[in-house]
Amino acid sequence: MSTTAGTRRLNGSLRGSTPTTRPVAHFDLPIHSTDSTMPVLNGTTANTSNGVDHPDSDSASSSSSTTANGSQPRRPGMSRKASSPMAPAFMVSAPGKVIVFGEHAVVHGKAALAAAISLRSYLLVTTLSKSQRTITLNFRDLGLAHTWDIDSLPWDVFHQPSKKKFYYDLVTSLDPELVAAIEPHLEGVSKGVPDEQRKNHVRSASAFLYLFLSLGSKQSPGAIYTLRSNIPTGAGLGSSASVCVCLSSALLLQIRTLAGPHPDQPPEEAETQIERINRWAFVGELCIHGNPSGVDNTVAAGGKAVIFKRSDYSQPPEVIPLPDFPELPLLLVDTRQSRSTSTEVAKVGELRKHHPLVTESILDAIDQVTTSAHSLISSPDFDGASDNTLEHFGTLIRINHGFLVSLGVSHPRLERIRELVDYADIGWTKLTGAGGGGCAITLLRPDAKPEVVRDLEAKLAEEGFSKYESTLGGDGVGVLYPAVLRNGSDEEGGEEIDQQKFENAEGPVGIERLVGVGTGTSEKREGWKFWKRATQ
Ligand SMILES: Nc1ncnc2c1ncn2[C@@H]1O[C@H](COP(=O)(O)OP(=O)(O)OP(=O)(O)O)[C@@H](O)[C@H]1O
Ligand SMILES: C[C@@](O)(CCO)CC(=O)[O-]
Repeated sequence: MSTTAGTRRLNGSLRGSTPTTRPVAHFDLPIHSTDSTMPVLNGTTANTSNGVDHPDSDSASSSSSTTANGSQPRRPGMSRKASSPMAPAFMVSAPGKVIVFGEHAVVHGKAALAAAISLRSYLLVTTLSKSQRTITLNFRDLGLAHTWDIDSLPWDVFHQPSKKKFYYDLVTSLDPELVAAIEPHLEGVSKGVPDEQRKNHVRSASAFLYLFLSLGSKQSPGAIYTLRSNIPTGAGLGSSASVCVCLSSALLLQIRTLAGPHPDQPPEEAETQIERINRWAFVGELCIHGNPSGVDNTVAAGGKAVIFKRSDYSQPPEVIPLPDFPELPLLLVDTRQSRSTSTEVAKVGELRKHHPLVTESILDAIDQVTTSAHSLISSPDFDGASDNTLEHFGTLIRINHGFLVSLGVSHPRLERIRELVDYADIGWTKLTGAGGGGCAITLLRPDAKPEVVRDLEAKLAEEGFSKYESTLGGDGVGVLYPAVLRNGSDEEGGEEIDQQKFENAEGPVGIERLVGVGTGTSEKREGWKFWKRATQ
C-alpha cells in the first residue's frame, strides 16, 4: 500500500495572514429563522444570575446545576414556546483517536503515529430566541449543566485591542490575564459535586468559556450546547480533544467563519477549515491538559491517520497524512482505570527533569520506533496483511510499550492485559494515550486462532476489562446543518434531532442510531458532511 510521503506544515498558509475579505460560510446559516416548529428552550434564562448556579433555587435545578452525586441533572426545560430561535439547531461531531506509536515522546518534540477511531462525540447547538441572553453547557456524560448570562461575561478583558484574537490567529499558549478573567465565572460550576468530579467539570467549562469569549462577542446569540460522547472519558482515546474539536467547530460555524464542508470543496480549502478548527481545539486542549502536543485534536479534526510532530511550540506542527493506513486487526481494551492526561504528562516531565539524559534517550528511542513504523508503511511493497509486516509492526508495538513502562506511565491493570495476551500468545500489546490506566491496543497475530481470541476476551471480561469495537482511519469533524436527517424524499421531509430526542437516546447504540454516524452505523445518514483532509 502506498502512503503519501509529503510533509506539510499545517497552518503555514494561515499564519500571520489577515484575510482581506472575511470568508463567508458556504453554509446556509440563516440568522433569523422563521421556523416556528423549532422548539425553544426556555428553562435557562430564569435560573441564572451572573452565570452562577443556584443550587437551592427551585428553578436552578432545571438548568444550571449538577446533581451532587454526579447523576444526570434535569435537562433544560422545554415547556414553553417563546419567540423563534435565532437559527436552526445544528450538530457537529468529531472522532476519538488511538496513538499507535509515540505518545508522551510527542509532547517532547518527537514523532507520533495516530489514527481516528469510529467512537465519536456529538454536540447539538440549539440557538435561543433573541431575548434569551444566556448560554448553557449541558454536558451529559459528565452530568455538567451550567448557564451563564452572556452580558455578565468578561468581554472587556478578552476584547482589549492587545488581547483580542481572531478566528484565523494561531494561539499556542493561554493568556494568564484571560485565564484569570474566566476564573470567577467558573466558581459556580458544579458546586457541591465531589472534588475529583468537579475538576473534570471545571476543565471542560473553562475550555468552553475560553473559546466562547475568544471567538464570540457580546452580541452572540443565546444557545444551549448539549454534548454526548461515545468515547470513554480519561481512557486514552482522545475524549477531551474530540470535545474540543466539537466546541471549536460549533463556535466557528456560529460566527460564520467556516466554508463548507461541501462534497466539491477543493482539498486545500477543506484543509484550511480543518486547520482553523484544529487551532482553536488546541486552545481548548490547553485549558483541559496544560501541556498537550496537539496530536489528539489534529486527528479528531482531520480524521484518518497521521504522523505528527511539533518540535517548536510557537510554530504549527508537521503533519503527514497516511491515507492508506492499513486496516489492522486491533483489539482495544479498557482497564476502566480512569486517570488524567495532564497528571501522566507531568510525570514524564518530572522524570526528564531528574534524569535528563536517560529520559531523553528513551524519548529518542520511541522516536526511532515511530520512524521505523512510518518507513514500513511507506515502503512501496508494503502489504498490511502479510505475516512479516505484522510481525515487524507487532515487534515495534511491544518495544514502544516497554519504553512507556520505563517512563513510568503504565499501570498494573495495563500490565495485566499485556500479560493475558502474552500468555495466549496471540499478539503484541501496548498502552495507548497517556497511560496510568486507560486503554491498551493489541495487534493480533494473523494466525491467532478465533477460539483462543474468544477465550482471551472472556477472561478479560471476567477480570473487569471492557472491549471496544472500532475501525481506524475514519472521518474527522463533520456537521449536520440543520440537525435534520433526510431519510425519505424531500416531500416527506426529514427527521429532526431535537434536544429531547438527543438527550433521551439510550447509550452509544441509541445515540448512533439517532444521529446516523459512528461505529454501529454502516453508512452515514444523508445530511452529514465532513471536511476531507488533503492527502497530497
Ligand atoms: N464526554 C465529555 N464531556 C465533557 N467533557 C469531557 C468529556 N470527555 C472528556 N472531557 C474532558 O476531558 C477531560 C479528560 O481528558 P483526558 O485527556 O484526561 O482524557 P482523554 O482525552 O480521554 O485521554 P487522552 O488524552 O489520553 O486521549 C475531562 O476531565 C473533561 O474535562
Ligand atoms: C500523552 C500524550 O502524548 C497523548 C495523549 O493522548 C499527550 C499529548 O500528546 O498531548
